[in-house]
Amino acid sequence: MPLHVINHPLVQHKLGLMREAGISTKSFRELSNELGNLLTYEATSDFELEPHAITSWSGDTIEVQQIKGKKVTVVPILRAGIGMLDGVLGLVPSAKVSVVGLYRNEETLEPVPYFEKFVGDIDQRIALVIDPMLATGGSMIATLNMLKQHGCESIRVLVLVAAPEGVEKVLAAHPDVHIYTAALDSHLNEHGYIIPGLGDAGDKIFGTR
Ligand SMILES: O=P(O)(O)OC[C@H]1O[C@H](OP(=O)(O)OP(=O)(O)O)[C@H](O)[C@@H]1O
Ligand SMILES: O=c1cc[nH]c(=O)[nH]1
Ligand SMILES: [Mg+2]
Repeated sequence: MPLHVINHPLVQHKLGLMREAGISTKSFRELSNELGNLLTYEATSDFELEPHAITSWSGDTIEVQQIKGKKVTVVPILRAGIGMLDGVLGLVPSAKVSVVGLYRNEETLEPVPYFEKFVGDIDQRIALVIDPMLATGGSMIATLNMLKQHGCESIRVLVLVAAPEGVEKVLAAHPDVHIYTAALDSHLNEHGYIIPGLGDAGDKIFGTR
């Protein structure tokens, strides 16, 4: 099943803190990055290893394990995805960053694209798409379509909170993509917000609420 709900106690504890009404911008931002880091740990747990010979501290030649195969590009969806970026890069510091700018029209809930800048060799890389919220799934599907149009074939999605409606739509459109989330919440309200959710994650990360 390409949906992975990460029930690790640290993940659940941190997400619980984020749900508190009146959380400060500073705390929300810190926790977004910490969860981005922990979700990256989970989403990379099947990366392949290969042996490398090195000279150890004692002068012996020893075999160590190093990650094999494709390199990573992290793909934050503006704006809110930026709030997870430092945490994700903390575990994959050599990754290149590809940026997608989308906002959700508040009336129609349709994604409106306004920016894209992909790394040149994106067809050779594993993409880790990051956004705190997967609500109707429109923004994520639009991003996955853009990535595939640029030849990217190996894609994983990291979100803090997902709605069942959005997960179903994303997996119907892109069944090859694995979604890693800290929570699969109850439902969307009449304005397309996730319940219980986090509220407007972009506003909370940037302090614009
Ligand atoms: O699944 P969907 O229904 O498409 O909604 C989710 C999108 O909405 C939010 O972004 P928003 O449009 O608020 O932009 P922002 O990050 O600039 O605040 C969120 O960060 C996702 O990108
Ligand atoms: O609940 C939601 C839905 C979309 N965007 C958000 O920031 N929060
Ligand atoms: Mg927003």
